[in-house]
Amino acid sequence: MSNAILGKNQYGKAEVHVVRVKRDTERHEIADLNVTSQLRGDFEEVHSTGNNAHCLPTDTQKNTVFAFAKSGIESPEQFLLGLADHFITGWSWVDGGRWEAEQSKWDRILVDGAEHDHSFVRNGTETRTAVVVGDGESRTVIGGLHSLTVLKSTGSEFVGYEKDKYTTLPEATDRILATDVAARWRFNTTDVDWNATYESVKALLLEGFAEKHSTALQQTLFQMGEKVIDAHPEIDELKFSMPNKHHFVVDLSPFGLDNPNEVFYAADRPYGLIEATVLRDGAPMVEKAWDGIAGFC
Ligand SMILES: O=c1[nH]c(=O)c2[nH]c(=O)[nH]c2[nH]1
Repeated sequence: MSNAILGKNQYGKAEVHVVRVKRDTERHEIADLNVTSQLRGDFEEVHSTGNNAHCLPTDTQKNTVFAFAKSGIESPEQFLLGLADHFITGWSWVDGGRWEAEQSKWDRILVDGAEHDHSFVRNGTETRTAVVVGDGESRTVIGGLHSLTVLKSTGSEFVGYEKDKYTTLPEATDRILATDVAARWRFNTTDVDWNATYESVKALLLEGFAEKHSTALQQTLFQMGEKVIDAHPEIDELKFSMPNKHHFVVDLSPFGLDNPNEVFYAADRPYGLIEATVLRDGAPMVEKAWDGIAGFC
């Protein structure tokens, strides 16, 4: 007689990379999504007795992603909400799940200054992300992005910090501040213009980074989140994970040269890692929506 019982579980197909070309006119549109589908519900017997009657194959979940793409992909959030509705309402033993997507952005190639109809280029490294967590009662949507690489060449300092016998870091009144922004934001509604909101949040994050003098990456992170909370009542919470990509001033004095913040050594590791959540004061928390999202505190 075993003492083992089944705990929390979910299953599905990870990283279904679907590219949908909208070609109703000469001017094509591209949606490039990497989708992960995971079902939650009564899968007790699949694990414990080998009865697969309740197991909708991961292969079927993959096929469903492709079949749903035929109807178009207007936004990752909308696409995932459609999958959530399909799986949660389709089988009595499926009572919830988690659907996630990463969207790669394709920009039009310019030919003689004009946007090409069907040739695209990947500019930059930014990736848009979306997660839908659902159950019988509700859906929670988390938008986001990662690998949004930003740098300011001045307007940043780091002084007045705690010093002990191991502290060697000199205070900096003028330094480079650089990071790869990873952020996720939780909506309190599904009544959202997903694409317009994404562009607005991204613009606010960039403005928040650029605008104010930084006394620490922690302060800059908070200001970025604050701008989004104040401008978007439909967003209650943002989580950030941002590496402090250190740029060290190179000592050129052995060569008889001065270096007033002109030549830097861009170190790749170690790096500071600054993570924080910015919340709307008084808004209810939805901790379970964050289950399974790694890399954020
Ligand atoms: O913006 C910063 N925050 C820190 O916590 C920190 N620590 C450090 O060594 N450099 C920096 N910079």
